[in-house]
Amino acid sequence: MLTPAAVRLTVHQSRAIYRVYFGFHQKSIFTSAKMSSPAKKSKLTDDERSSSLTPLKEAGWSMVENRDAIYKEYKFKDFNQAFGFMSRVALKAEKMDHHPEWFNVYNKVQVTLSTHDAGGLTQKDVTLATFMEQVAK
Ligand SMILES: C[C@H](O)[C@H](O)[C@H]1CNC2=NC(N)=NC(=O)C2=N1
Repeated sequence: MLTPAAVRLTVHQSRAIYRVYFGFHQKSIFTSAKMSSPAKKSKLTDDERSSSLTPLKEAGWSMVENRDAIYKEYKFKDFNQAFGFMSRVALKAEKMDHHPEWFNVYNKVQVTLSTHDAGGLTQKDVTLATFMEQVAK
């Protein structure tokens, strides 16, 4: 039989375990944004540009004039589809701590991607653009 002290200890322990578990759970939901490796902050090399940007260009992305950035205009059936796309991308952008420059009117979303901290295109832009392509499918 548990003594009152043992009961108190058990309750205390289970609360502590709950707190630890819940804390862990929260972290795993809101994937840490500020854990990017330094490599992701460096601009894409010429080799990376030919391998990573080529498929994106085939999917409708283009280089922005006079700026190291990529651009695409997405067109959806209606505002609901466009805003659904933006919502899903916004969650990803928060997780990545990497945010698009974008403009929406009704069913149209114009997107520009560049890494401000690096002053140009990095792997993060490729990752976000590739995610957008999957979401817009
Ligand atoms: C402080 C914060 O981590 C930075 O400002 C992040 C936020 N989102 C960002 N988004 C983009 N596109 N480029 C960045 O350099 C960038 N930096």
